[in-house]
Amino acid sequence: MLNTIKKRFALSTQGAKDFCKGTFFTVLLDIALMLPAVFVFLFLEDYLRPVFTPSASVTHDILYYSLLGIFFMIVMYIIAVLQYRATYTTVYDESANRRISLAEKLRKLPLAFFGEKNLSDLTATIMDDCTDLEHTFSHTVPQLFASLISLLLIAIGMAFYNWQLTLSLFWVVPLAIAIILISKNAIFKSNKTNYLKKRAVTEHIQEGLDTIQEIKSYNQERDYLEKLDTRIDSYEKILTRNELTLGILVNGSQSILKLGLASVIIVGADMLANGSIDLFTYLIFMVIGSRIYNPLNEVMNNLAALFYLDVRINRMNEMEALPIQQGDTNFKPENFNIEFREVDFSYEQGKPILNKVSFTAKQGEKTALVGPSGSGKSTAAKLAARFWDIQSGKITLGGQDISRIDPETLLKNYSVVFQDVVLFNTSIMDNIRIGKRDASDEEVLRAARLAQCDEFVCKMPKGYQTIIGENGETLSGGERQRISIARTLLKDAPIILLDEATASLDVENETKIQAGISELVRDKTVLIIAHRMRTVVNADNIIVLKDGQVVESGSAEYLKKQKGIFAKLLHPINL
Ligand SMILES: Nc1ncnc2c1ncn2[C@@H]1O[C@H](COP(=O)(O)OP(=O)(O)OP(=O)(O)O)[C@@H](O)[C@H]1O
Repeated sequence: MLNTIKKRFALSTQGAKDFCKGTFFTVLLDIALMLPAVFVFLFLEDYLRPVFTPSASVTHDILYYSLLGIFFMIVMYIIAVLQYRATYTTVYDESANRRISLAEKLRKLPLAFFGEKNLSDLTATIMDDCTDLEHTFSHTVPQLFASLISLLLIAIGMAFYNWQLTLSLFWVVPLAIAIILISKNAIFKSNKTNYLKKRAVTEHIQEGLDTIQEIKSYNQERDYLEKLDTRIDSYEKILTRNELTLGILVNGSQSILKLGLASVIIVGADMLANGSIDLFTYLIFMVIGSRIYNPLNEVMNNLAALFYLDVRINRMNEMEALPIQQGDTNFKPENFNIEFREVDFSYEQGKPILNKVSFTAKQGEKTALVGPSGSGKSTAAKLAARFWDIQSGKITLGGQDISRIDPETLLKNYSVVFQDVVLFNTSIMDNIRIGKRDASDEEVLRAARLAQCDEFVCKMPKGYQTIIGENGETLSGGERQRISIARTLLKDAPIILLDEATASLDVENETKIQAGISELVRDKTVLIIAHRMRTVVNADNIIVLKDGQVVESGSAEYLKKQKGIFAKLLHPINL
């Protein structure tokens, strides 16, 4: 039972237990909410029956009923508090855990996943879907179960009192539920379309915000807004159709429920006429009949959320089922040589990017990857850090296959600087400290000095405490790159990947930084990618890639003599 609930609603074991507990208390609360009706029934039974039946007499005085009323109120209050705790608090806990688990999942996914998915889509799953599930689980689902269970219990209780009238009151319930269930598939499909259309609108808005600079500089505003209009129109159409379908169904079911009261009136009148019930019983059933469907009507009003549940749960399950990168966390290599052996790799099936690539980047040496644009240099560097998994061949670090090493453990050994620097909206000091969380201020400042940050930071009013805006928007490309290099120097990992790390720097600063880097890279494995040949000519080993294949390799002197691609790239214009 617990497992079924777990699977059906994508809950954790604790979540499934809490859900059962919450539903139990909601049932209890639904029953407790009947206490006022029970009170009225008992009171009228005692005080009105003597009016209809002269032989009967009043058994309890007003004080008794006042105390009973207070007792019922206390019971209702206690159950309401317990229900609130069992449902809302635990649902919010489950929701927080679900978000953490999804975020954890994302952290372990290979980078390839993020290339294929839209980021706003992922954020929406973690935030919006979780919020909606939270609401559905705290309100609609327990209420639905509670309404059905409490209705059943009340029906059984009433059947003992008078089964014919009970039957005429409740025959409509299965019919109303059947109508909803029969149309469930159609509603599910249209909900899914609705959901996808909504996502399309969100994604388009997000894309517009991300690329606002390009849209403005290429006068694309009109085109962008027209596309947005089309998407919103299409979403609106589906939304209206959805609401209409749901409205018709819900109102149809609610109207059928009203037939229950009508049949009690008719059947009751007939029974009253032939003397099988008294007027009091007839009146009581009419009072109950006018109130009994309220909880069920409430659930039907929230039916949209209930039908959305499957769409959202399916998306969560899809995300949870994605294969993650795993591996051994106990990784202690003998050395830090990186070796590519016959590596094949493609981002998309049928479009090979690397083809039987083999080379070794030795510890204590600087290995440069050069070649024309698009030849696969950055891809090879990222594969060396297991940002993606390769399709065939082998990449080893210190002789161990990196596909068997836990990505997080592996990355502890790497310092990476990419051309696209990512900075956080915090101080320069904190941005550099990301390289080593527990670094002292002295260590951070030393790394910053080696990366030539002092020069521009000293001109800022708050120096290293200056907040640099979202992704360092207040800094130039070169300044951003220097912060990123300082971060890498601070991390001081045994392997350093530099992908166009100094491309945004002027020659003077690049020379100074190279001196700083040289000091730190002794005994390390350095893999460097640069278009400027002056950055790579001092490398111990140069690997020339073309169309995803290694076409030349060796020292700069050796390759110059070969007069091949490297010699051409080395043309004075590049120096
Ligand atoms: N995430 C990705 N998804 C799909 N294709 C990609 C991805 N990243 C790169 N590519 C493609 O892989 C090929 C190699 O790209 P890569 O960035 O490795 O080349 P590169 O030699 O570093 O180029 P450059 O010198 O211009 O930086 C290119 O054709 C590129 O379009």
